[in-house]
Order: sequence, then structure tokens, then C-alpha cells
Amino acid sequence: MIYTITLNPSIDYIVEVDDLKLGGLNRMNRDLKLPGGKGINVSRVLNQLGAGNTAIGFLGGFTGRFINDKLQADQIQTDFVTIADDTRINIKLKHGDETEINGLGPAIREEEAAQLLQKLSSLQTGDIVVLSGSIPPSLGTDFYDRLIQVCKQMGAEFVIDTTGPALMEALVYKPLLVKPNHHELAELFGVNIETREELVLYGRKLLEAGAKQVLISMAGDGALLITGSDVYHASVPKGMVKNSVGAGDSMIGGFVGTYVLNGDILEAFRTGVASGSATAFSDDLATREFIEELRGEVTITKL
Ligand SMILES: Nc1ncnc2c1ncn2[C@@H]1O[C@H](COP(=O)(O)OP(=O)(O)O)[C@@H](O)[C@H]1O
Ligand SMILES: O=P(O)(O)OC[C@H]1O[C@](O)(COP(=O)(O)O)[C@@H](O)[C@@H]1O
Repeated sequence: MIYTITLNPSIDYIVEVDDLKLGGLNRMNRDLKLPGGKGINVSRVLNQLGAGNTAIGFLGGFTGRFINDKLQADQIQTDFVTIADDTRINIKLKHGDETEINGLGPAIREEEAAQLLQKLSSLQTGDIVVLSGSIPPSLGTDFYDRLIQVCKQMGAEFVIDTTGPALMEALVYKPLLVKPNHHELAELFGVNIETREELVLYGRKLLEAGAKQVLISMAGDGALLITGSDVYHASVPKGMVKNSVGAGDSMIGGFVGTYVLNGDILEAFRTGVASGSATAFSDDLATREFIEELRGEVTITKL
């Protein structure tokens, strides 16, 4: 079974304005409210691919109910801890460019945090847990560390998609996959990365530190997969970008879902890239049909 954990879900409030006037009155052309948060996006793409999964994490208030209802309408299995505070709303402002304003996240009480840890005690050997996104400040920066320890005790594999020290500290526990984008990889090591060779060099450092596989996404410039022995490049399909929010999460969903369903790492890579692009070219997340259509346009080359 695959589990996704979203400690800090969000309603993604996507707002489109023609010409943003800071300090003035702007009227929306279009707006859209989507269930968001990185693990939740992974669950929605896994669901499209027919990969059974359960979405867990914290949800609270009217915003939390909105997210839970949307997931249940899509028949995604959920097992969230209900919290007293409201789940956040993240603003995704489209004004020719994409500007994002993400909330810090709700207050989470100690007993609510304990309930989440308790849920993981039913994990089984071979389960895969996808840990994605930011940690609400009230949980403390070591919360991923605590979750990973439980995964390890129960014999479950984990994938982690977060940034900074939380990611570096997770590597020692040998995650099945990490997926920084090229900017996050440079930030992790405090360097400027200019070339593909440098990306591979720093990606390999994540392998050396413990990751079993490293995916480096480069938005419209393709992606790299670094395994124990090999490095692959994937091209991305061409298309019109509508909304790239959730493209990285879709890539993880496509990769993990395909890996679990057929065990082929390069097919997982291809579907991951197609899923990211299908999301980038859509208003909402990728659909199964669109992922299938784009899969044939991804070329994988061994470097
Ligand atoms: N402009 C784009 N054109 C085609 N595919 C894209 C584009 N932006 C994102 N994608 C797809 O989504 C994947 C993840 O996007 P990226 O922006 O690198 O991740 P993140 O959302 O984590 O920053 C890319 O590897 C690619 O497959
Ligand atoms: O937890 P964070 O880092 O604030 O990120 C949450 C945001 O990331 C998203 O999951 C999108 O992530 P990606 O664009 O990296 O795939 C949004 O749905 C959500 O608003």
C-alpha cells in the first residue's frame, strides 16, 4: 500500500488577473479552488493511474472539510487527523507570471501530532510512505525525522519531497526517492549550478548521503534520474503551460505509482515526466488520459 502524508495541506486558491496593479483594485478574470498540499497532489495523481493509496496528515475547519470532500468525491481513501485549527489557504496568482503566497499552516496540538504518529503503527513491511511538503511551525522541524523513524521500525520504504535541512537529515535513512528541482538542489549545497554535469555531480552527493534514487526536475528543460549506477536524461513534451502548481508532485505520483504497479524504473521515469507535464499543461492536475498521451513524447537518453 502507498500512503501519502501531507502535514500542511492547503486549499490552492488560483486567481487570474490581466494586469496586476500593486496597491490598486484588481478584479479577477477567473478563479479556482483546488485541494492542495504536496502529498495530496501525489495521491490525486496516483489515483488517476490506478495506484491504490491512502492520504493522511492533518485537516481542520471549513477548509479541511472542503479538501476531504473533494478527495472523497474522487474516491481517494483518506485517514486524516482532524485538528482544531483551520487548514491554510495558499494563493497562486497568475498575472502573466506565477506568484505564490503560501500560508505558514495551522497550530497543531501535541495530542493531534500523537494521533498521526499512532496511525503509522499499522504500517507493514513493503509499504511506501510519501512524505511531502512543508511542516507547520508548531510541529517542530524534527517531525519528519520522527515519522521516518516509525516508517523504518515498521519496515516501510519512504520517499521524501521537502527542502533544506529536513531533506538532508532524511538521507541517512535511505529514502527510495528524493526529487529536488534544479533550484532546490543548488540551494541545498549553497552553490550556483550552471551545467548538466554540475547537476549530476550534486545529485550524486544525495546518493552518496543515502538516497536510493535521485530525480532532478528542471521544469521545461527536462529531468535527470540518477540511480546507483546510471544517469538518464528525459526530454519533456512540448505544450502550453497553464498552471505548473503541482507539477513536481505529479512527477512523484507518476514515478511512484508506475514503479509500484510494474517495477520498471525507466517506465516510472517516463510516466513521472509525462505526469508533471500533463499537470503543467492543465488547469488542474494531470488526468490519466493526458498522461498516456504525453508518455510517447518523452525521450529518455542514458548519459
Ligand atoms: N514548462 C514546462 N514544460 C513541460 N513540462 C513541464 C514544465 N514545467 C514543469 N514540467 C513538468 O513537471 C516536472 C516537474 O516540474 P518542476 O517545475 O521542475 O518541479 P517543481 O514543481 O517541484 O518545482 C518537470 O520535470 C516536467 O516534467
Ligand atoms: O508545503 P509547501 O512547501 O508550502 O507547498 C505547498 C504547495 O505546494 C503544492 O503542493 C505544489 O507543489 P509543486 O508545485 O512543487 O508540485 C501546492 O499544491 C501547495 O500550495
